[in-house]
Amino acid sequence: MGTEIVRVTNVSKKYKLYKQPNDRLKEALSFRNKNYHSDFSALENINFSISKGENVGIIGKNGSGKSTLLKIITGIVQPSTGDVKVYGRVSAILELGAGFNPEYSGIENIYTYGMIMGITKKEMHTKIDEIIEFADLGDFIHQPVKTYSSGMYARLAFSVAINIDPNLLIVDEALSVGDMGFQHKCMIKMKELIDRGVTVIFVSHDTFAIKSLCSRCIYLEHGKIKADGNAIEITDIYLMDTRKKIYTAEAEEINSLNQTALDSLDSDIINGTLETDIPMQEETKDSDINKYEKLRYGTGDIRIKKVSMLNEQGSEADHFEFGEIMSIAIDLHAHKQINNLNCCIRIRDKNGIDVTGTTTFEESIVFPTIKEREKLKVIFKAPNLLKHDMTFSVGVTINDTKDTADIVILDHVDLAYTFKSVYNPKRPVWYMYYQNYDIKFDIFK
Ligand SMILES: Nc1ncnc2c1ncn2[C@@H]1O[C@H](COP(=O)(O)OP(=O)(O)OP(=O)(O)O)[C@@H](O)[C@H]1O
Repeated sequence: MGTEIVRVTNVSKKYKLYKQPNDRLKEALSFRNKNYHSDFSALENINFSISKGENVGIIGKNGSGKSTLLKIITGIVQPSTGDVKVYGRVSAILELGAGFNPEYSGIENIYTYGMIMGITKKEMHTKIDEIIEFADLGDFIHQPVKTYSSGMYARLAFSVAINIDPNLLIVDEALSVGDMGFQHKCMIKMKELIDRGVTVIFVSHDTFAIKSLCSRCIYLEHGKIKADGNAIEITDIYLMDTRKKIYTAEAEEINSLNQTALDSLDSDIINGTLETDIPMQEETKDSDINKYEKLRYGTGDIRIKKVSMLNEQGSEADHFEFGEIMSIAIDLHAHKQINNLNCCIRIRDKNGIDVTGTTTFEESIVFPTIKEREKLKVIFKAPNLLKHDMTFSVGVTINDTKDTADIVILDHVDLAYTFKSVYNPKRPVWYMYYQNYDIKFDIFK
């Protein structure tokens, strides 16, 4: 365990909720200390610590307490109970414009922010050009920030926050408002800071951004920590929960529409716990079976029995050179009739980032109706165009897809198979994915 930079101990936050705006006043003036409010628990007994150099994503659905937690860490909001310790210079990009004086110009706000952070005017002089250049606001830097759009606010806030050499950088969803070019610039800059050893706490709904920036992730649900651990695993659990919720909602809808049809379904399926009584089988490698079950979900109407990768000779393989034909073979076993089968594959890098993938639906492959108890094999065949010396995983989702708005997840497996793209001296691939370019040139004299 490295040097601790944040320690949050038994932190809870209760907000008083008043039904009427004047209830607050009535309560304050009440002689008999009558209560006009109800308590709302935004955070409950939160405990964690973050070590120097750790990069922690915070995820959770709207209202789960993410912003409240960041505000408590930065000292903007006091916890109702518990204690927070933060060591070093903290730079936070919280709600838009928080900390800016709307009447001041961009430049004036930069200096004020620096002062609040305890940075001398002299030190700020050495940083100001870089901050202005990064914000790229043109002449607006001399205008009062009240005239800024939300994107311009974000540019200024981000630029100041990252250029004052923080020990701890806290970013709350701020990137989502900037334009695409600026978002990319910020991600690169944040990676640079991370490489320099800056600790980052990053709140986002964007699981890809969390996976690419953070090694650890804390998942908040209803103001409590639901999970804390490896960023890839935790973001996958979060995605699983959000998808399960969608499915459960669908099941409830079916319930009200067709009780008789529902009676024939397994109760686990209706509850959205989504396990069937058919155990995962024999054929798969032991290590894969464990990974299979961990983040598996779906109605279970069809089960993925096996996922394997085959080389051109038809043998199972887990190493593929550039250009080598690889086949992803998926064995399925239907437990109910499937009207609109859709097989989806995705290939992820070791950071959990989806690199490529496709679906039979998008490829306009139409399956006949799959009958109960039918078995089938679906094969996706393509040359390996992935970066050499990198490992990848294959994930598979089987849906019943009538159209893009009507999708039921039948079985979903992350990490169904892992393989390595190996160096081919005839054609190394230096980028994540090779794209065949049609290159032409003209020489002008
Ligand atoms: N000042 C406040 N007074 C009363 N309730 C509040 C206050 N601030 C936040 N809350 C409530 O606390 C809960 C947590 O809010 P918070 O903004 O921390 O959630 P969040 O996870 O950041 O949500 P989002 O993803 O929408 O930003 C919400 O239900 C919110 O309505």
